[in-house]
Amino acid sequence: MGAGAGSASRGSPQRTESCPPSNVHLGDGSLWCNVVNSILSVVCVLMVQTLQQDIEALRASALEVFRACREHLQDGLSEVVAAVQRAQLCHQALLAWQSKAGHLERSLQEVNTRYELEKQKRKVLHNRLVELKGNIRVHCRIRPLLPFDKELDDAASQDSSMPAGVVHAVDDETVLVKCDRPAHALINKTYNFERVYGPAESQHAVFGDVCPLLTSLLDGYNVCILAYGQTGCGKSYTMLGPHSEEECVPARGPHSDLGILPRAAGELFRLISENPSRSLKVDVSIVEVYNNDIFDLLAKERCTVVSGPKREAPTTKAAKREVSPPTRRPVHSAEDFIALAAGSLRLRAQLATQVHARSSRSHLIITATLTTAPTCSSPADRQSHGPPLEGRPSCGRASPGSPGAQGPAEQVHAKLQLVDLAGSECAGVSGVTGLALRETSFINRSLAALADVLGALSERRGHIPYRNSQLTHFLQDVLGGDAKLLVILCVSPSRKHVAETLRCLGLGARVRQVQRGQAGGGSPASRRPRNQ
Ligand SMILES: Nc1ncnc2c1ncn2[C@@H]1O[C@H](COP(=O)(O)OP(=O)(O)OP(=O)(O)O)[C@@H](O)[C@H]1O
Repeated sequence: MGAGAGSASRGSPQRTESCPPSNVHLGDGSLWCNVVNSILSVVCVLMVQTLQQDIEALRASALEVFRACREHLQDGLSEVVAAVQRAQLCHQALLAWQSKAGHLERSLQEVNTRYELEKQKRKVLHNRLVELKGNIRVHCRIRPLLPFDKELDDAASQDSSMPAGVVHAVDDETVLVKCDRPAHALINKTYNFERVYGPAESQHAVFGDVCPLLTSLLDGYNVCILAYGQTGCGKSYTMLGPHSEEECVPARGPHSDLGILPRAAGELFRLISENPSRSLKVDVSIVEVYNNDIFDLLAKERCTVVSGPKREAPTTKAAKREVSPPTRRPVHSAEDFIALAAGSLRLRAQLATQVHARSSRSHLIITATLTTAPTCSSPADRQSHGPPLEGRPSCGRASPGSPGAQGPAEQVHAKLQLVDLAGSECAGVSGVTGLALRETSFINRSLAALADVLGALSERRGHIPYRNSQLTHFLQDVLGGDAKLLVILCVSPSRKHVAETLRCLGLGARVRQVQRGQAGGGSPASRRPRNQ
């Protein structure tokens, strides 16, 4: 047994391990082994069968999954194909739109270019026209007869056959003063101006002739519009509009009686918005010249007249650079501009006189300074504007005093000055005494200085007496050079004021005559007759 068992165990160790214990016989042992082997075989067969079934089931489910995936894939693919087709259609539509848009853009550019060229041509023509007519223009406005004129006009009230109104607009260029005063010689004089507005003519008509000057302003010319005349003759009405009963501030908002200031503010911002690429900025300063001193109305805090920071006008060109300029506030819309002006007008010096219950005792100067980025104007611009001359800002001139002028960034493009002068008055007629009489004397003297400057300018004299008054000194930039000046002579039609009216018209005629002599003047045939 030992050797056989040993060899058997060496030849087949598994069988040795699976053999029964030593008390079992060999014949029984092989039987046992066979039984076990059979059982194992059966188990193995069963397991293999189960495994095969599992494999079959797995294969079936794998096939199922594969089929499902293939279906999903096919669905997805067909969706992708549909989406790609849609995208292609969109792309084609986009291309079509793009080409249409490109076409439209090109047409728009062509229209814009043509428009710009036309505008340039119009500007050149306009500037030539203005230059031909001279840089100083004189218009005359006759205000209507008002109830207080009748109260004042003793002669007319005593003799109802004498007309109270003695100043008439014969046509749109001629004023007639016809007056038969008791104990005086008959007055029958005519004066010609570039434009004469009769008593019935609206603020709109007046602004219609002012409007082209704003185009010049945008072209880089300094512009000054100045209302000149006797007290109570409609200067503030023309420049600012009618003021409310309670306040000296002119009426605001949509109003047919709006004066030049609110209309010019609206037109200025409209013109700026037409060409936003120029990025023009507007700063406003407001001063009054009272008793030959300049007061900064934007720096004042209270509604007092003679207090507040006093600004000395410079006396030499060198000194001019050192003197701090008046406060300049940036404005971003016409409404801002008008609100700023209305706020400072409350501070303006006024007094009730026998001629006018709200007589302005100071000259009001509202300045809008247009500044621009530092780039020089294009050659085309320079050609259309002509070379920089005195009075016209040249490229590279920095704007002093501007809130944003710290860097070299800003340059003055042009200045617009709207001037509502205090009225000349005869102390005997206005009945003023004391302090008011002193004011009257300052007003009359500064107006005489202004008349001298205008006379010298229109005669193109070598010396212009700017320094004879703070008023003319302050306005030096806009009086002279190639600055455009419009003087609106405001006159009362009343008999009582005829002497002052004649003086005022005489000054205008003097300026106008010299201008006409030098610029050729207008032809009488072009005048429109006025129905009176
Ligand atoms: N064209 C006009 N139509 C109707 N009213 C007018 C006209 N012009 C002036 N007025 C009225 O005449 C009065 C005097 O006008 P305004 O205040 O403008 O005079 P002024 O010349 O500014 O006087 P001052 O120099 O004394 O300030 C005001 O009541 C004003 O409303």
